[in-house]
Amino acid sequence: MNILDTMNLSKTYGEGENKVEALKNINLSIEKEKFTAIIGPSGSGKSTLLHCIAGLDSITSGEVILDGDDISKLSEDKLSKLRSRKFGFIFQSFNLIPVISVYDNIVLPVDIDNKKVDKKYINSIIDILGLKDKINKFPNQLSGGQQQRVAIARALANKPEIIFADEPTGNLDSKTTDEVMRLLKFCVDEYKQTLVMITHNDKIAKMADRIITIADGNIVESK
Ligand SMILES: Nc1ncnc2c1ncn2[C@@H]1O[C@H](COP(=O)(O)OP(=O)(O)OP(=O)(O)O)[C@@H](O)[C@H]1O
Repeated sequence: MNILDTMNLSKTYGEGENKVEALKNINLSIEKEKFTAIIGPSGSGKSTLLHCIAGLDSITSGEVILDGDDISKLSEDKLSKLRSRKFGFIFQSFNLIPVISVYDNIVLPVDIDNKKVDKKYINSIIDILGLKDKINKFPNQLSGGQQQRVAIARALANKPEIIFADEPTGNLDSKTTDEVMRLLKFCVDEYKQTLVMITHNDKIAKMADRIITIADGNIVESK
């Protein structure tokens, strides 16, 4: 079953001489509760695709269908609510807020959404991610791997339907990469979340249920 589909999705940056056709008529289906990896050369359009399907960037033409609705037509207000309720994001740069504790960083999406923190669920994530003794620390007191685990916990805090990850292990050593990937796979297998991840790492791509290859703004392989 698909959770998200694109129909003839195109994205163009700039105009005239500066025009870049970053995505060209992309037709893509993301399967629910599966791990989809997006791979392809640098500049091929991977981040643009992720940003467009996650409602972080506007599209030039086409449709992005989530649960039967075209999210590309939503107002910024509605889109932002949808993002905070249904999506979790993990980026290469962890994007943690330095002046608040690890715990407050983790529950931030729930606070922003004015929802009550499900303490039992949050504590289970914190446990699984091995962050129990770190929750009162500040992000800069943690190693890179630990900070990425905090970013994963934050991405999971709202029980998102889809986790979008843009090279989440790009800055991590191989041991921490394995650990982070084990946890993300756990989210898919145990929490039944959908994971869409950009990676340059072949080993990581091989862990996915499906691999989409992008080249020059087109899907060139899907297997
Ligand atoms: N904000 C922008 N303004 C203009 N052009 C952009 C912008 N963002 C991306 N591009 C261009 O769109 C194309 C696709 O870029 P994108 O970042 O999506 O590729 P990528 O596959 O994610 O690359 P990388 O693996 O290096 O991160 C590139 O030609 C890039 O220069």
